[in-house]
Formats: sequence, C-alpha cells, structure tokens
Amino acid sequence: MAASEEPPTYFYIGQHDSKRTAPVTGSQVSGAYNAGYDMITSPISNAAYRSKVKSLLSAYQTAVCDEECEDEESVPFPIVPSLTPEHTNLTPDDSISSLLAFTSQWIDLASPDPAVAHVSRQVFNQEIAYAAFCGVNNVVVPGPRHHGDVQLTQYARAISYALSIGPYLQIQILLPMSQEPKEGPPADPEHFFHQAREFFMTDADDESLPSSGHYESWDAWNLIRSVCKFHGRLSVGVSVPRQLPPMSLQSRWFSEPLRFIVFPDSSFIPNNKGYPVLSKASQEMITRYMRLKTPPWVLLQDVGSVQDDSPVAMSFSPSGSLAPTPAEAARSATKPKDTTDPTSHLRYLRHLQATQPQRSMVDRFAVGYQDYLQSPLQPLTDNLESITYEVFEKDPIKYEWYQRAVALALQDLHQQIQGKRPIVVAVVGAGRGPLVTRVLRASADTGVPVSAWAVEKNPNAYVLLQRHNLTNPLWNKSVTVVKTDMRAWQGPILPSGEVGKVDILVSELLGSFADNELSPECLDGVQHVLHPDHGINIPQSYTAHLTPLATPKIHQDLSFRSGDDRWELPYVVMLHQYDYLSLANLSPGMGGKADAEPIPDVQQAWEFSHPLSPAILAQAKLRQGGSAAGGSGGAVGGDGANEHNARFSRMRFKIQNRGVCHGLGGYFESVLYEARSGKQVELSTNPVTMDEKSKDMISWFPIIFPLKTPLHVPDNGEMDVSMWRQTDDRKVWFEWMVEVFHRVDGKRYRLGASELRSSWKNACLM
Ligand SMILES: C[S@@+](CC[C@H](N)C(=O)[O-])C[C@H]1O[C@@H](n2cnc3c(N)ncnc32)[C@H](O)[C@@H]1O
Repeated sequence: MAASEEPPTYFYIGQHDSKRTAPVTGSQVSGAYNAGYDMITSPISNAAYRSKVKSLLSAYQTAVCDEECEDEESVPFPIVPSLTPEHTNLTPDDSISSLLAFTSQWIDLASPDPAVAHVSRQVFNQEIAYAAFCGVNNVVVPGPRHHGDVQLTQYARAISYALSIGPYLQIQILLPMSQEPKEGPPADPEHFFHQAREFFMTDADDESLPSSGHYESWDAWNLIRSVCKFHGRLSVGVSVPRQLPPMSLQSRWFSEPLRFIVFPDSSFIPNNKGYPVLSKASQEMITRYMRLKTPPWVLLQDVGSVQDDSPVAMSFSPSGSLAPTPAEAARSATKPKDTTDPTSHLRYLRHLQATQPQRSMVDRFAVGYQDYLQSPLQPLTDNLESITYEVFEKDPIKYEWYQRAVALALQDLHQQIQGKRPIVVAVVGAGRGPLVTRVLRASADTGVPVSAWAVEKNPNAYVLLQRHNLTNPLWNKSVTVVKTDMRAWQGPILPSGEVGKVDILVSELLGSFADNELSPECLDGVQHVLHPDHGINIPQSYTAHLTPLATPKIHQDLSFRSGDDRWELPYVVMLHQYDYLSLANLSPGMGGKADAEPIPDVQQAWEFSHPLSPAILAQAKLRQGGSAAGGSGGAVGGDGANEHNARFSRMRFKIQNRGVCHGLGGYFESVLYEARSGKQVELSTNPVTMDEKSKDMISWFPIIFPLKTPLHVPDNGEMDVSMWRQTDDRKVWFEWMVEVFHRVDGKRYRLGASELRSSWKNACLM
C-alpha cells in the first residue's frame, strides 16, 4: 500500500438466519467466527416460549368467544409469565457481546386486536429486559406489520418504553428498505398476525390510509423515532431487495442513523460461474453507505448456516478476483458446483471490501469534520490565530483562482491605461499574505508591473506580513504593509506624499453564506480608496444560496445540547449524513429512476456586488449623520446607514417526496473577475455548480440554519423559505422561517410553519 493510500474500510459482517428458533449457543458463535463472520444474530427466546404464549392467547380467545360469555370485557387479558430456563438458553457469558439479539418475530406489537397487542407487549418487554440483563449490546426489533397508522403509534410507544428498560441497550428497528405498496399477511402461520380477531382487522382496514408507495417504510421509521424523540440509542436497519428502490429513497436512508443493512439470499444474483454476487447498483450503494462516519454493519440473511465450532477455510483471494482458486477449479471440474456453499456470500462481501475505491483527497480531508457543527468565524471582531490561516492556506484551488482573476484584471487595466504606470493593487484583509504572493506571481506571469499594498487589522498577522516582505524573495521588500482596519485606511501614499487611488482591490472576506463575515460592510468602508473610473474589486460579486435539508443527525446533535440559543444561530458544517428535500431533476410525483443521482434545487437568496453605486454610498453617508432627505432611522434600529446591505428573499421549493425538514443548507457563489474578453473566474460551494466552477475547493464548508421543530412536508408539497439579512448599523444578523403548503385542486393550503428564528443575540459586530 502506497503511503498516500488509505486502508479499505473494514466491513463488519454478521450471519443472520431468519428461521432460527432458539438462541445461539457458544459453539455456534465460534462457528460463525471461524467462518469469517464478525457477529451472529440470535433470537432471545425459543419455540417453546412461543407455544406457551400462544396457548395463553388461544385460551383467552376461546373464553371470550364462548357462547356463555356475556361480557367480553369481564374476561381479563392473559398475563405472560416470566421467562424460564426452558424458554431461553441465553446467558450472560463471554460470547454475549458478539450477538445481535432479535426480539421475537412472531409477536405483533401493532396488532389492532387489543389482546394480541397486549400479549405481544409483554413478550417484548420481557425479552428486552432479559437481553439487557444478560449484557447484550444490540437488540434488533422487527419492524411493525402495517395495520394503519393508529396501530403504528402503539408500536412506537412500545419502542419508547423499551429504551427506558435497558439503559445501555442500543435498539435497532429492522425495516424493508422500500415497502411493497400492498404488504400481504406474514407467511409464517404461527405469526400472531393470524391470531387477531376478524372484527378488529376489518376495523383497521377501514382506518388505513391509501398506500403511499416506496416511502411507507421510511414513514414508519420517521414516526417511531419522532415518538422516541430522536433517541441517541435508537437506530435503523434496512433489508435490501434485489431491485433497489429509487436513488432518492436510497439517499433518504443514507441520512438516517443506519446501523446495518441486510442482504437476504434473494438479493444476490449468480454470476456466470454460478457464484452469488450483487447487482452493480447494490455494489454502488454499499460503497456509498460505507462512507458514512459510522459505516453500517452488513447482515447476510439465510445464506447458509455455519457449522458449530468447525473452522471453515476462507479461500478469499487477496487480489480481489472472483475467479475460483486453482484448487476450487479442480474441484468444480469433478463435482457439480456447490452454490449452497455457506460462505460464498461472505467471501464475495470480503472481496467487495478489498476492492472499495479510494476516497478522493478532498473526501479524506473532510472525514474529521463530517457533520461537526462549528460557529462561523468572525474575522472582523476576532483576530485569527496563525493555525487558522494555515488551514485556509492548504486550499488547492482558492489561491490559484485568485491569481488567475488578478492576472486577467491586470491585463485589462494595463491595456486601458496604456501601460503608463504600474497598477496599484491592494490586498485588504491580507492575513499572512498568501493573496499578496498571488498578486506578485500574476504580475510576473503577465509582465504587468504592480505597486503592491497589504492592509491588515490583525496586529499579529501584521508582524508576519512585515517579515515576509523582508525575507520572501518574491516580495523582495516591494510590498507596503499597513496595519489598519481597511475602513479607516486613507489609501496608498504616492512618492509625492499625496494619497493616491487603488486600481485593484483584492479581498477575501467571504463566509459560508457569502456575506456572513461582513464582506459588504468592510468593502463599502474601503471603497473610497478605489479608483472612481476604472477601479476593480476582486471579488466583483457574490451570491448566497439555500436549499431545504433533512439532517436528522444534526437535529439530534442540537437537541441534546443545552440553551435555547442553539436554535438561533447558523452553523458552519461539512454536511455528510443528510438528504436534499427539493430535487431539480425529478418531476413532482415521480420517485425517480434507481440510478438517477439526485440534483438539489439550490436557489439564490441575494447578491452583493462591488463597487457599490456612488449614489447609494452617498445616501448612506447622509443617513449616518441623520441628514438624509426624509431623515428617519433604519427599519430595525440605528440610523439606517447600512440599510442598503439588508436583504430579504422568499423562495419556493417543490418537494417531490415527503420528508422532514430540519434546516436550510446555505452555500455561496462568487465571480472573482469577469474579463473584458468575457472570461470569468468563479468560486462556488453550491453543490450544483461547485464541480464546474471550483472543484476540490476546501476553504468553505456549507452553513446550516436549523429549525427547532422539524417540519413535515407531504409528497408533492411546497416549502416557502423566507430569509432576512438584518442590520442596525452596529451589527448584522439573519432571520429565517419556513412554511409548508399543499395544493388541492389548484388551491394552495398552508399545512404548517416554523417559528421565526433569529441570530440577533449572536449577531456579527460591524
Ligand atoms: C478570511 S481571512 C483571509 C486572509 C487571507 N487574505 C487569505 O486569503 O488567506 C480575512 C482577513 O481579513 C482581515 N480583516 C477582516 N476585516 C478586516 C477589516 N475591516 N480591516 C482589515 N482587515 C480585516 C482578518 O483579520 C483576516 O486576516
């Protein structure tokens, strides 16, 4: 492995036999290990327990159906006695931590028949309590049978209670990845679904909603985890069908706390040598899911049982080739191919593990930051540390693009002033000086002479800038370094002693949402130094962009923090485990093709461009002194001098597939320079345009504006987002609000709205 390569992600693979009727023994656990599995699933109780419980339920049902029974309600529900050693051989031994315990699949927590639900709950609680007592870490609970939404709440309530029974237990709900629109009764005749009385079942059918397609399974999960208040010990596992659901649904599961994925034997297909393999789409999905910060486990279901304690030779070829080894080839020539080999599926998964594609350099850089919430920097108020500048300076794109933009601007101006003098270039907010270096390189590359200035208000960075000027051969003592707030800078002092003008003003004061580090306010304040006829700002303009997001992980993170302020400020975050709610490449009502990569609808909220019109600046100056015509102050305080930098935007997003909005993802785009030739140099963090404009740029992560109360949106719903940039001349803050609408017969109905959130208390000081 080359030094720059990363080791492949290890796949934790478990063996799951869905027909197992008794807890696994220690020797079965060893057998699974010897076969190359990392874990094995086990029921908590056995078939004898099921018979016992079933006979109790049957006795109750006989009693209430008896002709002599006049009042059904006078017959008490059955009480399920405690587990006994006859009902479970699970014990707190050494192998317990490698078990993934399953609660009984035959109970029906969501049954409309109250007696069935009552008995099921008792079984469930006993199993959970016993598993927790034995020291099991992870319990899988088979998902609810679909009986309509009333019963689903019963199921969710039971899970919520189970989380309180075992204080250390991790609970995973097992659901199909995509629910068939009409789920038939369970094939197992012993399932308690079949015990429910006809009368209740008819009732439930009446209440059930029309089938809601692919997302039914996700709907159930969403309700369960909402009832459980996004509990940190609750996660989900999905069973993958051979034919994958649309990419949009795969993405939805990606955004959820996905603890495992189950591949039943039926999801495999034989390759041309008869060995089980997964479709290309499934392989790609595994690669994607394995990039999650906590990669899900893989459970191989019903792919052959492992021998008790007997070592099974793993002939997995390190080259990753699926071709049989010479020994296998010789064997297969003499006997029919053994496609029931209990480890062929496992060997295939190990092959996938070994052949996972390498992550890009940018992806590897991002790993440590994924979904980690940071407060936005305030470089105007705070003085950054050297290490922070050092992180910016690692960007392989930003500085290169600035150099290109400066080179184009130099060439344009050189032509305009007919090469009569050096071009005056000032880097305002120079930090440790990387943009100054780029200006000097652009000058050397184009042959256009420059007079370079570096303006910085951070006194510590100022020391470094001066040192660069003395020691860096490219700078060669040619740069004039000024320590001041750019808004107070007079401008470049000419050899004559007069104050001159700047031809090109280079700055990098952008935040994740374009203007959230107060670039507009700083650049307005320094515009007086810019040449009034031909002065160029780099960047020339920048725009802020938004899209609604489902980010359960971030919502959960914020929910468990303290202080109400946590919902009142945006966070900078390397978004990873999230889903876009509004897609640009899906028409309403379409689930989308399984292989279509979802493209989000990311809309522009507003724009700032520089230099600002002199009339606006002049009016701002008058307002500052209170002498503008009409005279009065600003809309939200102050004298209104900065009001031209306030913004409001209302955007409408179409939501194709129902979901829950936890916040708004914010991005920016910027035109650094558009040359006279029409050539543009642009930066972008907008996921739709980033690859085209500035692929691999790492200086900025997205920003998220959170919602305290997640907002549900129906299929083909609409979300209207209102976003404000507010200012009172002393500070700048954002306000945001989301409304959900649905159209029925052409009319638009408001279904809900978030609170108006405001970062006023955490505003950026001007
Ligand atoms: C995001 S850093 C960029 C640093 C450097 N130009 C780079 O690209 O690596 C912004 C810099 O602008 C400085 N800055 C912010 N507002 C300023 C102001 N009003 N006057 C002078 N410097 C300012 C900060 O101290 C900081 O060094």
